[in-house]
Amino acid sequence: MKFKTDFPVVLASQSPRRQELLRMLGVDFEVIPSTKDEPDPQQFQTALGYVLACAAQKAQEVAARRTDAIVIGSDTIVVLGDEVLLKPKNKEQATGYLQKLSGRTHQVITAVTVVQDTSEHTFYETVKVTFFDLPEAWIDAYTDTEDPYDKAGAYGIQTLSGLFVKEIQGDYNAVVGLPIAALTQKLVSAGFIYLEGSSVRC
Ligand SMILES: Cc1cn([C@H]2C[C@H](O)[C@@H](COP(=O)(O)OP(=O)(O)OP(=O)(O)O)O2)c(=O)[nH]c1=O
Repeated sequence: MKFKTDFPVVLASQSPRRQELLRMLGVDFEVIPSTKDEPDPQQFQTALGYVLACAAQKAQEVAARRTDAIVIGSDTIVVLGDEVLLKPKNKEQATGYLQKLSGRTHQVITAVTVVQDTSEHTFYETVKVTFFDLPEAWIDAYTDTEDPYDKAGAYGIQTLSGLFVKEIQGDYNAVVGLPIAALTQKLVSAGFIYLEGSSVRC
């Protein structure tokens, strides 16, 4: 099972996880990460407003350079109560994040924007993730690895910190960074991709 497209496809992301998930479609794509700094979350009234703006900014910035292509941008944040947890800057911040997440339920929101010429589609997925109580020694050992520092909330559900996760409600791939099933639905509905070898476009 493989999809086809009549357009060049560009993934506006440096994330190896997003690249791997997009490869599931079997469509060739280029990777052109956005170079613009992400906005300051404090400028936004809601976490959702922030993550939607980040995804749109990444896709729009790259689409301005590639008007011929379907450009996909995405952004993932961890939300605990009123607080937005982005990628931790250092061990102290990563430790603080994981101490807060320990034994509690948080939300992961991933927003995706698809731009093609003048058309733009944005959607998001929210996932509830519950952590086990984390012993301090686990947090200390994990934050000594490189793993938390390129991930929102200082953990990766797909890596060794998946051991922290007691329960998840929602799309696992949205936590990893790209809700590929929902994205496929949107790309098919927009007529951007279709199943290879099928007599009907679907
Ligand atoms: C919560 C969680 C996040 N993440 C990752 C997904 C994203 O790559 C990252 C959040 O940072 P983002 O700013 O969304 O993305 P990025 O900087 O990695 O890549 P780009 O902006 O170029 O697209 O956290 C995981 O890999 N696993 C997880 O369990």
